Amino acid sequence: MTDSIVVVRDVNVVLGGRTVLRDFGLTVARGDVVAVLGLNGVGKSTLLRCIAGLQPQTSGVVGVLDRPPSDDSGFWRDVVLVGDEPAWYPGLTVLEHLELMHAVHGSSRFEVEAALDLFDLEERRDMVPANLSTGQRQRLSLAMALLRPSRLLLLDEPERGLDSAFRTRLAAILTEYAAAGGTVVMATHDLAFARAAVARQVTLEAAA
Ligand SMILES: Nc1ncnc2c1ncn2[C@@H]1O[C@H](COP(=O)(O)OP(=O)(O)OP(=O)(O)O)[C@@H](O)[C@H]1O
Repeated sequence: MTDSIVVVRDVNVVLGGRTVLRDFGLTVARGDVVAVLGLNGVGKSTLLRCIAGLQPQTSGVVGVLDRPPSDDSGFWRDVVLVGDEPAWYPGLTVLEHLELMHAVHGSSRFEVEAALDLFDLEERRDMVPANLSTGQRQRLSLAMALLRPSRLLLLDEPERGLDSAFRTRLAAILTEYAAAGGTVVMATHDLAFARAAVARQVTLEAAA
């Protein structure tokens, strides 16, 4: 058992004949917030998908919580990924989405009403996701993710669609999550947001 939550060692990923990640390494300790920065197409989402076990590496080692990433329910109880494909239930309201998370995943850091408040969704509680704005939908995705008990949050551009005030609030939420023993690895294009989240910065360079 180590204190490392994520270990990526000598990882290469080749997609469509092109090397996206080359000999890449990263170690993330419990309580870290790591911001992965870099130009479009440099491989940030690919790295997150490798850590989540959704993108097999061509070579090298990925370890998460002392085991290889896997698709079993135990892995996904500890790890939450917020990417660009949120799974909505079209007939459920904002409140019902949060209640569902709470009912399925049990004890979480905060209650549903607190999540509505924290993510500024009280006035939208009876609306369905289709009627929310882009930023409101992103806040709902993040609220659902944070409502789940987890040890590792993988966030792909969590700032997407959020106004600057809410980016600042999200940075504080992530800092608190880490202070409580959680670990965050996120891809982002917003350096100010990364700094506000007190994130360690890792800049990906083009592999080719
Ligand atoms: N299935 C695939 N086949 C070939 N190339 C792929 C495939 N999937 C991704 N790529 C390429 O891999 C590279 C890395 O993509 P990735 O989405 O990881 O970049 P990113 O750093 O997250 O970019 P952005 O900042 O635009 O979100 C891109 O150049 C992309 O075109």
